[in-house]
Amino acid sequence: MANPNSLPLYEKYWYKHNYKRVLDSFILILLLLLLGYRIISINNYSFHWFVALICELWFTLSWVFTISTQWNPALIKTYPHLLLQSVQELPPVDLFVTTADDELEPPIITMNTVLSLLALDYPSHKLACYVSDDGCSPLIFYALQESSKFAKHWVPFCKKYKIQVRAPFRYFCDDECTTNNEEFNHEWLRMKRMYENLSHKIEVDPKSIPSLLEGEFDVFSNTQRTNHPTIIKVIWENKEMVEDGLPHLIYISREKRPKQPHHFKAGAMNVLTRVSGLITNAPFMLNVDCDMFVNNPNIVQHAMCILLDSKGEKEVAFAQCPQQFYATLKDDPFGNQMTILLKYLGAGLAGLQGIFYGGTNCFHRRKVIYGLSPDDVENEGRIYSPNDINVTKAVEEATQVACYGYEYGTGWGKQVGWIYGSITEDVLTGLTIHKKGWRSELCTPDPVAFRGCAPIGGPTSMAQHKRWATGMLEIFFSKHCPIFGTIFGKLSFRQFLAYMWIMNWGFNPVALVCYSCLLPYCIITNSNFLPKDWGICIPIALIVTYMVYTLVEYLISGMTIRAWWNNQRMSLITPMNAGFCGFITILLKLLGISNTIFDITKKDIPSSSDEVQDKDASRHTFDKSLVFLPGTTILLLQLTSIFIKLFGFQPQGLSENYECGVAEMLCSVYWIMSYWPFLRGLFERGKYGIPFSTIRKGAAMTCLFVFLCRSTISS
Ligand SMILES: O=c1ccn([C@@H]2O[C@H](COP(=O)(O)OP(=O)(O)O[C@H]3O[C@H](CO)[C@@H](O)[C@H](O)[C@H]3O)[C@@H](O)[C@H]2O)c(=O)[nH]1
Ligand SMILES: [Mn+2]
Repeated sequence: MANPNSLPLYEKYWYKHNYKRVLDSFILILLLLLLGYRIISINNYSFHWFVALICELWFTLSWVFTISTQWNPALIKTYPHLLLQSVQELPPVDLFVTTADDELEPPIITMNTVLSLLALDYPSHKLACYVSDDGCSPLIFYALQESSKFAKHWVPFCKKYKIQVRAPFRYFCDDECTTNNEEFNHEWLRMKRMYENLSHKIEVDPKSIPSLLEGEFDVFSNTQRTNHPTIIKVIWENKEMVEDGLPHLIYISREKRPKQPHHFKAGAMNVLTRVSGLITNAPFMLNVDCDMFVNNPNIVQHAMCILLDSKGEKEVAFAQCPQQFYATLKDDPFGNQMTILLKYLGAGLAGLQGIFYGGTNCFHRRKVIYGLSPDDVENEGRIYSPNDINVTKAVEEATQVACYGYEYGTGWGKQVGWIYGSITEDVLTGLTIHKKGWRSELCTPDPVAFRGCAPIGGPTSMAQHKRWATGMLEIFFSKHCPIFGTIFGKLSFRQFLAYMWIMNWGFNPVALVCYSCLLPYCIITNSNFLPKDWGICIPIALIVTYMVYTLVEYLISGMTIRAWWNNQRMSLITPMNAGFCGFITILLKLLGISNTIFDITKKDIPSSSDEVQDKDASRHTFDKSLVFLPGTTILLLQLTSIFIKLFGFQPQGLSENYECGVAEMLCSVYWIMSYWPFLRGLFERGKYGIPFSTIRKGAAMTCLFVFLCRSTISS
């Protein structure tokens, strides 16, 4: 039993950024003034004035979501050294890794994640690692077998020398090891050679694997990625349950049949939950994406401080560690490292009902995943002993629960487990948990808990954002909408606003696209949507304050002006392309024309240095996907409108007061500057160029737009 008088295992400190509150409020006031101005300048009422009003109304609402979310930031401190004084025994934890495609997700990356988990500083008889392979790849299976052999050397080496980074590809980044400890140097070299040998073995042609091997691999014969029975294989069993051995390692590929919905990652997580439930049934589960390796070997202890704390136990459903990245590109050229987002909005969420579930790096309470609400928790005491079970026997039963038909007529995906219906299953699952009244905590130990790879280049990053925007809208337009969660559930009001902030990733792009189109519209038709009198001071003050404010945020976080600018411009590029396409995808889904799918983000094997300086890596790349069409079209529109203005092709305005002025032109120029990568892409070829097919479609839409603008004047 937990000692009720014991010290808290973790503490939460709320802090205030007063300057931030002042600036946040000031920006809100300016936005309200702008709305007020629009409403009183009744003389200007026109179609585009009205569109501007609606967009600005939306931006104001978005700002309310943002400031509410970051108003009360909090910091969590965990005290792992107190853990063993407070609990008699550490609880078992099941570790889940998901992979789905051995081409987009190179097996060596997944293996590094697995190795880092096997080497956690935690009694190994209390850990079990389950790898879900949605690609049914014999290569993954083979790689796991080889990795478990390597792990028998790697894990003791890490524990003996207290290595921090236990993913070998990161640990062996430095080419040399020169310490005074001869024995260590020798061991280091031996490990490095063994690891090189392992990666060499794994980096074979995937197609050659099944023919190379027989015996255990026959289960993979005649299987296709989307058509195969369940395959569960125990790769390593810690039979004697030794404390400093290797945790169990189990491979799972759930049954898949053509035309049967498999619910992507959410489906895989549910199978993992059930299968592990029959084998080790640990009360806690950690899940990571295949590219998220453990960077802090004590992370389980930190998370347990939160989940086993006497207060946390009754209130906290999950402990989420942030997504942080390694081998990041200098100055965040694609604006996807999310450093500032984590620092302010992540901390802000920590101060409310809790951080969102982010799909990876999260410790869940098994009972909560099974549907328990806080009111159902009894004080049952805490005695955790590892499960005494014959793993191999349990696998037979487990095969049944990994079949696609198992979930028919059950609550899985509805009330139990990971919830279906959105391709951002993480936010949806977290939301259903918060709706029951649970809290969650952000776990940010030092060193950073996990690290993964940030998607590189244009198309990959865009595809990821498009999936997120789509997934958020799927949630909003479902019965799980956070609005119902506050009215009928136990979602706190501020938490509801925070969820609206993230759902807005799906809506804001529409307002941005409309607002951006107002510029060329006004220039082409020689009208204005920005104030021409004193009122122009409001948008100017707004822009200047916002720019200075965001710049200061970057500088005080130790980031560069360049990083600020890159993020600034990506905040126009990503939503207007990826986000807008996500919105269109949802329209098509709501109309019953098409359904959404989970496009897997490509993981690149990173270069070895920590900050990649490669110039080409930070250049934007394009592909034929329609995701680049909105941006290309609006860019062509801006260019056309400036051309029309410069060559005096504008029609006569109504009167000078209503003519397009310098403000619209300046904004248009700023917009084009932000879209510099696209502008360059118009003239480049190959992967750095926008494909001709996209340009052609964009040009056709531009002509149509200009034609429509002209016809509004003549009518
Ligand atoms: O059918 C599928 C599709 C994906 N995955 C796995 O899901 C994980 C996340 O996929 P990834 O392509 O890496 O997506 P990201 O955009 O990087 O993921 C973020 O966003 C997802 C929701 O959109 C969350 O599930 C992730 O945890 C979160 O890191 C990977 O391990 C995949 O192998 C499956 O297991 N089955
Ligand atoms: Mn990922």
